[in-house]
Amino acid sequence: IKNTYDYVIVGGGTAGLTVGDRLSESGKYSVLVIEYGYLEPEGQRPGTLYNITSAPISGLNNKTFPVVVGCVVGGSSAVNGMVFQRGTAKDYDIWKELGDGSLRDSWNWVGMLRYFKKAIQLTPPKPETAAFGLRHDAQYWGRNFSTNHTIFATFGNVISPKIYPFYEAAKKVPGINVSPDAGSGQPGLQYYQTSTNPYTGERSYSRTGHWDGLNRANYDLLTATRVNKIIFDRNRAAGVQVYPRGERDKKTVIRARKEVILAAGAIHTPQILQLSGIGPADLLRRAGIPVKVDLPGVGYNFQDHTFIPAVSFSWSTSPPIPLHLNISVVNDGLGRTSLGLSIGLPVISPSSFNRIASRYESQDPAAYLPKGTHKTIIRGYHKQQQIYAREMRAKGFSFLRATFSGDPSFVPIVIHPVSRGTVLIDPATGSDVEVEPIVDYRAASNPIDVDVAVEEVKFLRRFLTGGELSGYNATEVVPGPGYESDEALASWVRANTIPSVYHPVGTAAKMPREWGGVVGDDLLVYGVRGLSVVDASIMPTIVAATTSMTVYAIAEKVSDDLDFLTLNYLIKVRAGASS
Ligand SMILES: Cc1cc2nc3c(=O)[nH]c(=O)nc-3n(C[C@H](O)[C@H](O)[C@H](O)COP(=O)(O)OP(=O)(O)OC[C@H]3O[C@@H](n4cnc5c(N)ncnc54)[C@H](O)[C@@H]3O)c2cc1C
Repeated sequence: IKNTYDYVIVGGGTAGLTVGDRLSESGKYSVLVIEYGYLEPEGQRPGTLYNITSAPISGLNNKTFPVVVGCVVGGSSAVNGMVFQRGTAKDYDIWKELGDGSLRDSWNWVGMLRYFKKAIQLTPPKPETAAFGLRHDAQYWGRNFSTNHTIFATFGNVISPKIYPFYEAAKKVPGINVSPDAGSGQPGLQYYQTSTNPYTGERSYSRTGHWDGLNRANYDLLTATRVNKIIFDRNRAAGVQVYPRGERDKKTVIRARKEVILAAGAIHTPQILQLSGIGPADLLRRAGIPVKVDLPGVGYNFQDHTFIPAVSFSWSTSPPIPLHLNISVVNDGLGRTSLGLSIGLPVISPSSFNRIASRYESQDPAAYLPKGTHKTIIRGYHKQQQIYAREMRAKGFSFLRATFSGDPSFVPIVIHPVSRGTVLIDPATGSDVEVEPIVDYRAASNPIDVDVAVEEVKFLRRFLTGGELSGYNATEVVPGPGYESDEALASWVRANTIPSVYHPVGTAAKMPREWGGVVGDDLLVYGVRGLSVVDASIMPTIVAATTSMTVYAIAEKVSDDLDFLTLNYLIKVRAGASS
C-alpha cells in the first residue's frame, strides 16, 4: 500500500469495487479501495453485517428495527438476497427531472440502459421455461462471455408450476401487462433473474466481478481499515485519514492526487461526510465538528422500500396446474426463477388513485418532513412531491411490487414511499466514526404511504377472491376478519409494516444544491473539489426494484464520466460547478 494514489475509493462494496476495477483497467491511474470489512477466505463467505438498530419509528408504533448493511469485501452485494431487478424507465427519467442537466443530460432511462448493459451479463432463459410464459428480449441486456470479470444476471430453469394460475389470473386484471422483459423498464408481470454465476451456480457480486483474479499492479485493496474522515488541502479533498480495524490510535493519511470517491453506502457515506465537516451546519456545530461546507441535504432524503411480511389466504380448492406444465425439468443448479408483479396506483386502486394523488399533491411539503428541515430540502421534496403526484395517476410508475410464491400468500412492498427519513451523526458522540449514525427510517411518517399500503391489501383481496381466481373460494387468513374498514386496515398496516427491504438510498442525493442536493449530475460533492459519491446514496428517489443492479449501473456510468472528465475542459467544468 502506497502513500498516494490517483483515486482513493472509500468502501469496497458494490459500487466501490466496480469503480475501482473500471478506473484501473486502462492502466492510466493508480487506484486504492479501502474497506472496513474483511476479505473472507475463498469459498467461506459468511456475510458480516454492521450492528445498527434504527431509531424508534413513530409511524410504526415506536418500534425499532435492525439496519442491515454488509461489512465485508463486496459490501451489501456479498450478503444480499440476489434478487436482481431494475426499475421502470420512469424511475430513471425522474432522475433527469431532479438533476441539474450539466452532464450530457445522461441521467435518464436511455442513459442508464447503456450502463445496465455494460454492467450486467445475461444468462438467457432455457427453452423449457417458455412453457411458463417467460418473456425475454435480448435488446435490454449485454452479453460478453469473453470474461469472467463481470456481474451475471441468470435465469434458472426451475419455476414452480404453482405460480402459473396466478400468472394467468393477473394477466386478466385490467391494466396489467406481461412485460416484454424484466429489464425492459416496463412494469407488469415479469420473471426476473438472480445474480448467479452461470458457470459455478454461486453468487455473482462485486468481489467476484471486480476484484478476484484481477491482480493489477495499479489496483490495491486495503481491508479491515476504517476511513475516519476526509482530509482537505484548502478546498480540495486531498486524501483520507484511516486506521486499522480495532486500532484507532494508529491513524495515518493516504493521499489522492485526483479524487476521493465515497462508496461507503447510503448509511456510512453521509456519516463520513458529516464527520469531515460537510453537512447541516447546525448539526456539525452541536457535534463540535468544524464546518467545511454547510450542506443541509447530507443525511436527509433517506428512503427505503417498506413491506408487510404477509397478506395470506387459504384455498378451499387449489387452482389446478395446467397439463402443459407437467414437464420434467432437470434442475440446472442456477436457482429458481421467480415471477414478480410491478404495478401503478391506477391499477392497484382504480377507485382511489385520483383521491390519493390529489391529497398528496395538496400537502404542505414540509408537513411530514422532520421538524426544522432546511428550506432547500423542502424545495427539493416539493419537486419530488409534484412528480410523484403526477405519477400516481400514471400506469408506468410502480407503487406495488410483489412476488408470486405459488401459495396464496403475498409480501406487498410499498415500492415508492413518500416518507423521508434521516441518517445523522449523534451530536452527543461528536466525531467518533465507531459510533453508528442515528438511522431514522421515519417510515409511514407521511400518511399517504399508509393509504397506499391499505389499497395494496385491498387489491390483493380483490385479486384472490374475485376475477379469475374466484372459483377457488379463498379465505383470508391475514389480516383476516375484523379489518374491513380503511381505518382498521391502516392501524393493521402500521402495526405490521417493516421499514426496510435493506435498500437504503438517497442520503447524498444527486439534485441541485438549491433543492437540498449533495452532489451534481457529475456526482461531485457541492462546495469542495476532488470529492465524489458513487453509491446508493446518490439516488434522488428510490427505484421500483431491488437496488443492487442500479448501483452497478451508476458505478459503471460514473467511471465512464470520470475518465471523460479528465479531459481538460471538463476539469474546468467540474471545478466551476463545485466551487
Ligand atoms: C441483507 C440484504 C439483502 C438485500 N437484498 C437485495 C437483493 O436481493 N437484491 C438487490 O438487488 N439488492 C439487495 N440489497 C441491496 C443492495 O445489496 C444494496 O443496495 C447495494 O449493494 C448497495 O451498494 P453500495 O455500493 O451503495 O453499498 P455497499 O455495497 O453496502 O458498500 C459499502 C461498503 O463500504 C464499507 N464502509 C462503510 N463505511 C466505511 C468506512 N468508514 N471505512 C471503510 N469502509 C467502509 C462497508 O463495509 C461496505 O463494504 C440487499 C441488501 C442487504 C444488506
